[in-house]
Amino acid sequence: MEELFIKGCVKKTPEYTEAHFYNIERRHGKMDTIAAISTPMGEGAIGIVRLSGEQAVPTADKIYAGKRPLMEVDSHTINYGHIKDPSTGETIEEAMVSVLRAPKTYTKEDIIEINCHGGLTSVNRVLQMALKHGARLAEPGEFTKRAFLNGRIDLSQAEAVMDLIRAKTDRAMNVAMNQVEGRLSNQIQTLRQKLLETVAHVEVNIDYPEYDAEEMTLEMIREKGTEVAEGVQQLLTTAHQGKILREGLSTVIIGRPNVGKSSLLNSLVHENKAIVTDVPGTTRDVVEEYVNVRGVPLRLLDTAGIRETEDIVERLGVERSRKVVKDAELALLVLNYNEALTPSDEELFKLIDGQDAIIIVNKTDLDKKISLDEVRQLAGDQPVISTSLLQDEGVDQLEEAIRTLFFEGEMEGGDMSYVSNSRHIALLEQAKSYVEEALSAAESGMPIDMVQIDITRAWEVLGEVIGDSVHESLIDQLFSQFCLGK
Ligand SMILES: Nc1nc2c(c(=O)[nH]1)N(C=O)[C@@H](CNc1ccc(C(=O)N[C@@H](CCC(=O)O)C(=O)O)cc1)CN2
Ligand SMILES: Nc1nc2c(ncn2[C@@H]2O[C@H](COP(=O)(O)OP(=O)(O)OP(=O)(O)O)[C@@H](O)[C@H]2O)c(=O)[nH]1
Ligand SMILES: [Mg+2]
Repeated sequence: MEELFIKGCVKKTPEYTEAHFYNIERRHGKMDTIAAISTPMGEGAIGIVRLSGEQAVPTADKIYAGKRPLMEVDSHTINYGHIKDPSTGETIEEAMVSVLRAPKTYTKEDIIEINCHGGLTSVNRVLQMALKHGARLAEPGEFTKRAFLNGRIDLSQAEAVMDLIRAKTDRAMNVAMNQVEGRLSNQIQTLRQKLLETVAHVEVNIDYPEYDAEEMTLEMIREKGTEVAEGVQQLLTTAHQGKILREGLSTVIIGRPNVGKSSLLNSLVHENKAIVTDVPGTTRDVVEEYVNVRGVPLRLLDTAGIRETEDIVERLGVERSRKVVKDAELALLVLNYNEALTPSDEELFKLIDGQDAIIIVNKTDLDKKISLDEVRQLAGDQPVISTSLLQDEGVDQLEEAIRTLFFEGEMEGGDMSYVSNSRHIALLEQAKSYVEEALSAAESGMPIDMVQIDITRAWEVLGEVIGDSVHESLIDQLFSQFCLGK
């Protein structure tokens, strides 16, 4: 595999970004023309086959017949015509064809979008025709990869394009949209610029040791370093929520057998996903569902009821549940209103101690046998909600409790500049510790060039967020997770 390790030169001015993209482009040589179906695989009103690359227009012209050849039409126009098989002259589709000429396009290359009748056979036939006449089938995410390699967007923006497609709530979508538009990129650039200024200052100090700027340099490192550390920290504080918005809050439903755990999952999903019976121990395996509760995306796990048991199969389920509870970010503990608390219930309270949890007292339609005082005492700060899932009561209050827990103290529709991606979070953590090391090294009177190493590392690590210095294999891996045709 071709080695592509784009390294930044710290002495360069902010124009370095352009230089790097240019570098990547050169290494890749001229890019060929790619084609893919860019709409979902299935029946629809319209299906789009997209081409990108130098030969996009001539390739399309080979299979297109309209009033004028596409070579002659204005850029950013859509043109009615027919797609034909040039070897037989047979018409295979009626289409509208968009011609979008570089550089003002998604990929910064010439783009052709063939809008076909949205049937699987139709779009496939058009794609095959394009492949037969000069285009290569695109890899997943290759259009967006080109947008990145050609310098229209940086890596964090490209990653956000993917988040945009996958967003399961409005809020997650807003976060992704902000990132596509470069909000995170700008913040990262600002932080890097500060580090660059510091490095430049240190350089001067090293190059002219007789010019005693030692004290000034230290002062600058303290000032800029602190600013950067704070900036990175600010981004990281949004990371927890951002990550949840992007990946979902892992939520586990626990409780003794037969209390109504699977019923709860079904209520929140508004569908019968999990099997509900009056036989204790119905749920044997962990059931996973994705649900949007008032803007909070939950990855909901239903578990086997937890109790001491002789049944080997059931015990395996119980063991797994215990582990799942440890890994979860939110626990929903279900109790039975119609039964007194048991030692197993108390065990469960211990299991969720110190964790985000909501206690649900279910089956309020039956006679009260539980002591709510006892429940509240065991629950401590954790909210307690009463429900009758059978009669669909209390679900609203539960949903509200989940929403409050998640969005507490946060302004609705406020600053959407969340960091949501694990890769970005890890890099920001690294950058933070490098800056902190630089700061403490500067304080403890380490030689200035040692301090400079840490600052340079922080600068590089931040650069990886936006793809300014990343290994090609990482780029390949990131884009391969995209949809075909994106
Ligand atoms: N038909 C169609 N619809 C689509 C897309 C597409 O590729 N084709 N998109 C694909 O995801 C999204 C739109 N995203 C796009 C982002 C940038 C540019 C673009 O041409 N940017 C140029 C010029 C901008 C301008 O004219 O101001 C640029 O940034 O230089 C196009 C689409 C959603 N809808
Ligand atoms: N009366 C009454 N019955 C309920 C209520 N919620 C659930 N049930 C019933 O309780 C029984 C057990 O419900 P499930 O949801 O299967 O309970 P579970 O906790 O998942 O049980 P296991 O998977 O066996 O651990 C079923 O017969 C439900 O119909 C309720 O609010 N009131
Ligand atoms: Mg169950």
